[in-house]
Amino acid sequence: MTRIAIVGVAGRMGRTLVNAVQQDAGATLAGGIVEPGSSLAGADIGELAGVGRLGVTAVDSLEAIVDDFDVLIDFTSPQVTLANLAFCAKHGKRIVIGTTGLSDEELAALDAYRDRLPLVFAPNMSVGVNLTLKLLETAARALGDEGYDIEVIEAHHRHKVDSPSGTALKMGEVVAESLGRTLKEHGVFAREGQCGPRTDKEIGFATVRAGDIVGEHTVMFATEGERIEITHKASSRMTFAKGAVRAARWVADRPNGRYDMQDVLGL
Ligand SMILES: NC(=O)C1=CN([C@@H]2O[C@H](COP(=O)(O)OP(=O)(O)OC[C@H]3O[C@@H](n4cnc5c(N)ncnc54)[C@H](OP(=O)(O)O)[C@@H]3O)[C@@H](O)[C@H]2O)C=CC1
Ligand SMILES: O=C(O)C1=N[C@H](C(=O)O)C[C@H](O)C1
Repeated sequence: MTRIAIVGVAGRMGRTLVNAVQQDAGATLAGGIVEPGSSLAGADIGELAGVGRLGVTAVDSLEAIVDDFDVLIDFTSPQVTLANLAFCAKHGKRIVIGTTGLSDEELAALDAYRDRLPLVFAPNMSVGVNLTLKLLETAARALGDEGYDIEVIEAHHRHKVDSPSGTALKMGEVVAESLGRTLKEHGVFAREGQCGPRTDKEIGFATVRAGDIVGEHTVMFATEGERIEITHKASSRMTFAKGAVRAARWVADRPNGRYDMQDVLGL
């Protein structure tokens, strides 16, 4: 039985994760962490998640439950995630990270932990998106050098703070790598005013933020006369949460290393 603690337990993903852990026979809910000083400390995390009383109380520091859990699941923000990573490395824990929007420096800091603990880090934990990444590799190899323009379009709810989404960036990276390009050189993240026609090799990104959209991603390969679109639409956060719980159970008996959902799913 994998003992899981959830940091950011009162957030959109945190609440969904409580539900997902409850539904998984191989996992048990060992704790939930809210922001330091939060008025929600002391609340029952089942009640926070809307699934009824579970007898597990939210705490506002990891120290308070250090002996209670094996794997931490973290869907919060970059700075909070890096602090939790340091805590897990120090205390011999494992961690599953879904947080997106890390800067290059933050990504390098995260990567430096690869030899210090077992960690899973992925911008999207759904099976569907991870399969889509494989489809994109194939499509890019077949089409990318044949005069097809590549654009990534994503849409999310009005509360999302990072843009483009971590998933959109990952999709762009997969396509770019398949074609021997880099997003540093070929990614185009804004077009406004007299910006001129697109260049052949650029990979464009467009972002929509509106209402309660859970998460939608399309990669378009367009040329004269036809257009291919590979789309994934999430209609419930449960798809991410179930993937994260699967990752937590998987990483529970792995050696130190940085893994992603492709590793977890064996894709
Ligand atoms: N990889 C994937 O599959 C997915 C990744 N994500 C990513 O997960 C992240 C979170 O998304 P979402 O759940 O929508 O965001 P929310 O803002 O709803 O949740 C984040 C939670 O973290 C809490 N928090 C902030 N600081 C701390 C702290 N120091 N200790 C404990 N908790 C803290 C926040 O509390 P407060 O509100 O009080 O500040 C909030 O409840 C984003 O980066 C998002 O892009 C989202 C979905 C899927
Ligand atoms: O913030 C979200 O909600 C999501 N974020 C992830 C991302 O940035 O890719 C994954 C998912 O699309 C939902």
